[in-house]
Amino acid sequence: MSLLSVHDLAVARGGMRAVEGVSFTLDAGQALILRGPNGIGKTTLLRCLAGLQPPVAGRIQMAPDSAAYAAHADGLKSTLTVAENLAFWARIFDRADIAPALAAMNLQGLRDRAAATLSAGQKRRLGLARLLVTGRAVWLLDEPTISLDAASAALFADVVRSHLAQGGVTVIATHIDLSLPQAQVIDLTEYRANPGAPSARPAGFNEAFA
Ligand SMILES: Nc1ncnc2c1ncn2[C@@H]1O[C@H](COP(=O)(O)OP(=O)(O)OP(=O)(O)O)[C@@H](O)[C@H]1O
Repeated sequence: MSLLSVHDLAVARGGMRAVEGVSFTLDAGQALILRGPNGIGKTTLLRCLAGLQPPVAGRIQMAPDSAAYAAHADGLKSTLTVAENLAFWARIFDRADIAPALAAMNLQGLRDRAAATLSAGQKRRLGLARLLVTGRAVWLLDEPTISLDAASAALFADVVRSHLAQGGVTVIATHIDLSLPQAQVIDLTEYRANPGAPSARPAGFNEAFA
C-alpha cells in the first residue's frame, strides 16, 4: 500500500523555484534518500511534504496527519527535562509510554536533565526520540544525524530500520550513508529548476509564516 505518493512536484523558496518534476511513491516499509549539494532544495522539498509550505506545482498524496517532521532545529523546550520533553510530545500525539523512545535513543541516563544542559548530540538524540512518540507512519527527516557520533548515528539507523519493518516509510535528506537496505535514492541535482521558471508564490504567501 502506498503511504506517500508525489507526482511532478515543483517547490520554491525565497521566491525562486528550486527543483521541479520530482515524482516518487513509497509503499509500507520503503525509504527514500534525498541527495544533492547545499542549496539544491532538499529542505524545501521536505517542508512541502510536511505541509509547512505549498508546492508550486504537482501533487502530494498522503493520509491526513500521517507525517512527522524532524527539521534542522531540535524543537526542544529548554527548561523541561528530557523525560518532560518527551512526555509533552507524547501527550500531543495521544501516547502514554515514553520508555521505548528513551531506550531507543539511549536517553535513560539523561532523563532528568534539563534540555538546555544537553550537548548538541544529546539534544539531537532527544529531538529524534520525539519521532517515536508521534505514532506517525511517514517520517520526514532533514539531516537527522548532524551532531551525532558514529555510535548514535548507528543507533538512529536501527530506529529507522525498525520503523520501516513496522510498515512505516521515510524520506531522509542526508549526506551520509545510513545503510538502509533497498532505499530509493533521488539526487535532486537532476531536478534543478529552470532559472526562468515562475516561482508561482501563492497570493498572500508570507515566508515569515511558512
Ligand atoms: N529562509 C529562506 N529564505 C529565502 N531563501 C531560502 C531560505 N532558506 C533557503 N533558501 C534558498 O532556497 C534554496 C533551497 O534551499 P534548501 O534549504 O531547500 O536547500 P538544501 O538542499 O536543503 O541545502 P543544504 O544541503 O545546505 O541543507 C537555496 O537556494 C537557498 O538559498
